[in-house]
Amino acid sequence: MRLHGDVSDDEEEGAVMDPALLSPSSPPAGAAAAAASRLVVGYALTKKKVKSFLQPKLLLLARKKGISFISIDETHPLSEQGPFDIILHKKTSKEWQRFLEDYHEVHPEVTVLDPPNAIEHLNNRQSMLEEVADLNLSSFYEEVCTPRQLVIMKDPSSIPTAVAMAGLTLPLVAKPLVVDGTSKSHELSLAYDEASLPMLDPPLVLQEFVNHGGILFKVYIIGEAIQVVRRFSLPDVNTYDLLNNVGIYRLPRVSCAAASADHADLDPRIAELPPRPLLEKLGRELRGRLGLRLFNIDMIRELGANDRYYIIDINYFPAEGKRNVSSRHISARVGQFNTVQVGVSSLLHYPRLAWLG
Ligand SMILES: O=P(O)(O)O[C@H]1[C@H](O)[C@@H](OP(=O)(O)O)[C@H](OP(=O)(O)O)[C@@H](OP(=O)(O)O)[C@H]1O
Ligand SMILES: Nc1ncnc2c1ncn2[C@@H]1O[C@H](COP(=O)(O)OP(=O)(O)O)[C@@H](O)[C@H]1O
Ligand SMILES: [Mg+2]
Repeated sequence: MRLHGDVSDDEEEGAVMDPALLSPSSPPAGAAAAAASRLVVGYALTKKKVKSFLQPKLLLLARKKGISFISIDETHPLSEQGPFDIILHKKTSKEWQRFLEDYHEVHPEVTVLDPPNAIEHLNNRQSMLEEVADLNLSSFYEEVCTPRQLVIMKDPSSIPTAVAMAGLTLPLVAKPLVVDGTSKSHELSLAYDEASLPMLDPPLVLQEFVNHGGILFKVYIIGEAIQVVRRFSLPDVNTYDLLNNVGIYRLPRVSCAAASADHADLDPRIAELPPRPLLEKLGRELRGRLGLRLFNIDMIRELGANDRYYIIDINYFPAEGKRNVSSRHISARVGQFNTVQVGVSSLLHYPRLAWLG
């Protein structure tokens, strides 16, 4: 299910790009742009991502800083394009991964944001959360963990036994094991009772549902920078719900960009952001462990346990698409608008070496 604000690859709405701001990939024009720039960023992104990320505001700022963005033509050898200082990409195909890795072997001086094998780690909901289990946050009062979960590869009839053996408590959130950018990989459901579990469709992850007051924190890690926003999430499940619901419920796509809760009138105990020092440590640790510089963490705080946080999802290089808000609204909320874009903009202010890390 897609809610208002989600845009698929082939939809044509969105910010209108000033073509003069984008450098084409054809060699003479690309080379001219490169010659005039201090930093050349080649990008390989889906149409949807180009619209949500490479917005005129970012391109203008980049141009002022002497940074040009060049679209990569994936049908031509990379070494015949550029030269690039940075390659920014979010493509999941194996061909692209190989293409990029082969190029990087010959051109190790080019910064690849981020390495394909590190990104791949996030394409599976089991491996995605593995690093969280090993985090060293012992100096903090707060605890950061992941919900208990179980992977089911096949044979749905075995699920009730597997759940009982693992000691998981219902209700369970069922999530497709692989996250590959398709809307299908975001089709989640909630299973209330054991008898319905064989109706699920493996391969999937079954995760214990954690009550969290209906608010989720999206923590954006952009190199050294961290931003956090509030999003509406699933409501809590109480004993009455548990006793009176049976079956598998398909969940809507919650917590997307259109579900911002930053200005909602919330109970302050629910709204309170995770402590900054905790987020900074978390960002540093995960950046190192995952080998990534552009990602976000979906985090919830257990209701009634104010010091226990659960990381439920990690996404590579997200960008909040906020195409449907007015420019007045955007400038009034620049802190919240497109956090990754703002983050990358702030990276553009860093000296070149900070980018290249
Ligand atoms: O899964 P959740 O936690 O909702 O986060 C999503 C995913 O990371 C999406 O990536 P994917 O679709 O690859 O799974 C991403 O889309 P893109 O990176 O393709 O833009 C969304 O960015 P926005 O669509 O910009 O909100 C981001 O909000
Ligand atoms: N274990 C959980 N407990 C409570 N709510 C959850 C849990 N897992 C996911 N959710 C809710 O479902 C939403 C989507 O789950 P998530 O794992 O982030 O998948 P997606 O890849 O589709 O973003 C979250 O934003 C949150 O609202
Ligand atoms: Mg998520």
